[in-house]
Amino acid sequence: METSLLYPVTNDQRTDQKLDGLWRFKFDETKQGAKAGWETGFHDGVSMPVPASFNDFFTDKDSREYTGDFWYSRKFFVPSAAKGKALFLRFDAVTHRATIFVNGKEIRSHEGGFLPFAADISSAVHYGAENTVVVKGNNELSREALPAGDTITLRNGKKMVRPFFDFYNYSGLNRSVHLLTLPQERVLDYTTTFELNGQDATVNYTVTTNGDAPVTVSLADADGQVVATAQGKEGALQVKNAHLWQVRNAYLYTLTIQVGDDAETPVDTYTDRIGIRTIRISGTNILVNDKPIYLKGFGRHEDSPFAGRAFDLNVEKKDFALMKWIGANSFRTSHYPYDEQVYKIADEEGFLLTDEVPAVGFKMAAAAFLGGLNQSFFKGPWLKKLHERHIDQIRDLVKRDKNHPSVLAWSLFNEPDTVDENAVPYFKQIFDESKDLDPQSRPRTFTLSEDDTIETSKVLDFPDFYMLNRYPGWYHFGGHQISDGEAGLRDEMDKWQKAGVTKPVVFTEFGADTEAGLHKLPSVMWTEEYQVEVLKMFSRVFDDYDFIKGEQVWNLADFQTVEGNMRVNGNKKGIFTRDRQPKEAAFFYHDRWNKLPLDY
Ligand SMILES: CCCN1C[C@@H](O)[C@H](O)[C@@H](C(=O)O)C1
Repeated sequence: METSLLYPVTNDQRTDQKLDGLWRFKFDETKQGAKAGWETGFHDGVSMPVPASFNDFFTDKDSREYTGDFWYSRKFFVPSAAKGKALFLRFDAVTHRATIFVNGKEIRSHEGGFLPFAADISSAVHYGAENTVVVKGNNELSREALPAGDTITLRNGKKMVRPFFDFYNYSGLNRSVHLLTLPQERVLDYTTTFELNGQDATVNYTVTTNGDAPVTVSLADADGQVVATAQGKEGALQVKNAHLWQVRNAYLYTLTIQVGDDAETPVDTYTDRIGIRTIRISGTNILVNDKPIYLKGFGRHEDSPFAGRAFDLNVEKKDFALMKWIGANSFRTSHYPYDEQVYKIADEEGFLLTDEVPAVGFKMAAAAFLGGLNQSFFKGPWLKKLHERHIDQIRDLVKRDKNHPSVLAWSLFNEPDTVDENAVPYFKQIFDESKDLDPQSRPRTFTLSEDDTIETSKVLDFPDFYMLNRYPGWYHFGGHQISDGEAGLRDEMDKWQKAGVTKPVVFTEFGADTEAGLHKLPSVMWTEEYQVEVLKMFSRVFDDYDFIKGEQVWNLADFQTVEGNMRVNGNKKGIFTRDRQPKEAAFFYHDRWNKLPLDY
C-alpha cells in the first residue's frame, strides 16, 4: 500500500513538473536490458509519447501485440534550488507493472497497471544537472495478478496474452509522470466525512503528516470566502448554510491544510476541492443527501484511437459533453480505476461514479469465452498471490479516491464466478478486509453475470446493492427471439421481487454490438435499428420494477478488444462510435433520459 496518494499540487512549498512528452522506448524480448545496462538510460530504440499506450504506434503486428518487458528512458533536470526538498517521481499509472531507476540506481517496483505510485529519488539525483529516469515495464497477464489472464508462448517463441476480459491489453506509461519537490515535513493524507444538520453541515476531518508541527484546516466557498477554520490533525469544520454537492448540480469547496504555526511561512500547504454530501443505502433506495436517486449512464472504458488506454483530456472532455447531452448522471469505471482527472471532472460536473478495481476475469467461463479453461477460478495455486494484490489495490483505490464527492460506491469485482462455493471464503476475506477502509463508508459491491442469479449466486449477502450484467437480445435470445429474451428477463426480475429483494438493483451492463451505419428494415442484429430494439426492451422491463434504481448501458463508446470471431475490430456495443459520433441509440437515450429529472 502506498504511503501517500495525494494528487500533486503546486504552491509556495510544493512543485509539480510533468515529464510528459517523447521518451525513448524499446522492447526487451530476450530480457537482455539489465545485463546491457539499460537502467542507466539509452538513446537508441524509438521515441514514444507519454502518456500513451505503446501498442497503436507500431505498423507491424509483433510490436502491436508485444508481450513481455519494455523500457522507457528520458532525461530530466533537477535545479539546485531543490536541495533540501524531498524529491519524488510520481507515476499516475504504468501498465501492468514497473521497476524505476534513476541515474542507474534501482529505486522501487510497483505491481498494478491502473493506480499511482511514487518513487523517492532524493538520494539518487544530481542537483543543478540533468538526471536519467528509466522505467522497466511488463505487460504479461497471469491468474495471480489483476486483471486476470494467461500469457502463452507461440511456437515461434513470442509471448502472447490471453486476457480473461474483453478489452485490449494496452500497455505502457498510460498516464502522466510527475517530478515532485515536497517539504521534508508535509501532509501525507487527509479524510473528510459529512453530517448534515438542516441548512448547516459539519465537515469532520483528519490530517496525516510525517511530523509534529501544528495543523490548521480551513474551508473556502466557491467565491474564495473562508467559511470555517479549525486547528489540529483531527477536527470539525462547522459550515453555516452549506451549499451541498448534488447529482448534476455540483458545488465544490476548497479545503486548505496548513502545516506549521506561522501562517505567513507555513511548512507545507495542501489544497483540494471537496463536495459536501452524504451517500446512504436505505431499503431499495440509493440516497444522496437523503434524496433517492436513479442512475442513468454507462459502463465506459479509457480507450481511444492513438492514445489506446492512456488518459486523454480531449477525449474525456468530449465524453462528458456527450454524457451531459444525453441526460446521463453516472458511470462505472469499468473495469479498472481511471485517471484521477476523470474523478475531478466528475466532481465538477456532478456525476456519480462506481469506482472499480481491475478484479476482472475471475471466472473461467469468461476465460473459456475468451479462450481460457473451464475450471473453478477460486480454487487454484494462484489464489494466495491474487488475494494479496487484490486487497492491496482496493486499499490504494480507496486511499486515492476517498475524498471525491463523485465516488458513489466501490466495485470490488467485475463478474466473478459467484456460483462456485470456493468463491465464498475469498469474498468473505475481501469484504472483511475492505470494510473499514473508507471513512465515508460508501457502499461496496460487484457485478453479477447472467450465470449469477438470486438462485445460483453464493455471495449475495456481501454487496450493499446489486449490479447486474444481463445480455438477452444479444448473447442469447437474439434477433427475432428477443421476445423470449424479454420474457426470461421478466421471469428473473419476478424471482428477485418474489424473493423480497431488500437492496437496490442497478443494471450495469446490457446492450448489443452495432456497426455504425448498418441499417435494415425490419432490423437484423448488428444494425442500429436492432440496438434500439434491444435497449427499448430493457427500458420496458426497468420501468416495471421499482427496486431497479439504475440503468448503465454497455458501453458509452465502441472500444478495442482482442481480435476474434466475435469482435469486429473491437467491441461495438457503444452508444457512440469510438470517435464519439452518435448511433441511433444515442437519440433514444437522449429522449428517454432528458424527460426525467437530472438525478432520477
Ligand atoms: C461476458 C459478460 C460481461 N461483459 C463484460 C464486458 O467487459 C464485455 O465487454 C461485455 C461484452 O461482451 O460486450 C460483456
